Amino acid sequence: MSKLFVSEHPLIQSKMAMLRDAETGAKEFREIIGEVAMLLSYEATRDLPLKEVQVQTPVDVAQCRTIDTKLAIVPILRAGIGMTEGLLRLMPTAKIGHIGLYRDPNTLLPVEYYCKLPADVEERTVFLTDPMLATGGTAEAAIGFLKDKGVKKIIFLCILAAPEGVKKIQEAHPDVDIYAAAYDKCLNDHGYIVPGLGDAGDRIFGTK
Ligand SMILES: O=P(O)(O)OC[C@H]1O[C@H](OP(=O)(O)OP(=O)(O)O)[C@H](O)[C@@H]1O
Ligand SMILES: O=c1cc[nH]c(=O)[nH]1
Ligand SMILES: [Mg+2]
Repeated sequence: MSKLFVSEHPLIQSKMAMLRDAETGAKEFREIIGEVAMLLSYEATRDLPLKEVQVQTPVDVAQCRTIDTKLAIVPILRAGIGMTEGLLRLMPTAKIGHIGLYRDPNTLLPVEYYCKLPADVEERTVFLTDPMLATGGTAEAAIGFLKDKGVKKIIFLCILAAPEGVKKIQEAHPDVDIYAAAYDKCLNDHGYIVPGLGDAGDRIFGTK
């Protein structure tokens, strides 16, 4: 079964308090989403494969290790874009793909509208980002697209995870680990995470 990692880090906890606050405006919200994503990507990259390399220092030859896989960051549009910059800070050579999915507000089912991925995506370890894992329908579909393109290693990063979404991913994609900044208690009747932080996309882009 896939792993669910929920951060206990004090920096992330403090930033989550600001993100959840309904008074936090779009500029600050966007900045904090990026910071939390960067901190979470530090945890999510912990198990990346390494290879031995020799480096000539000014003094001697040092035996070092570097990451032994090509990387890609794939945000789920729109809200996942808010996390991209944070991941890029730590993985500046990663290629970036985009998957466009929105959740129909009535059926709560994902609707696809865009997909553009690096040509060699199947050779890459893919960090799939979306701030909200609610029912899990969106993430489940996005992971399915990536697997259809031949991607073998996918790591899902979100800011908030709900039990329903985690269960769906663990059942549908047991090979995909989930990294979350917080794990909330449930969904409300509109499929919003409770206590949550509201509509992540609208808060990042200031559309409401
Ligand atoms: O787990 P689920 O129940 O599928 O819900 C989560 C999805 O809903 C939100 O996107 P939204 O549809 O609001 O699109 P947006 O990113 O364009 O705001 C969120 O960013 C996820 O993509
Ligand atoms: O709480 C939620 C659930 C889905 N999408 C959001 O943006 N927020
Ligand atoms: Mg939204």
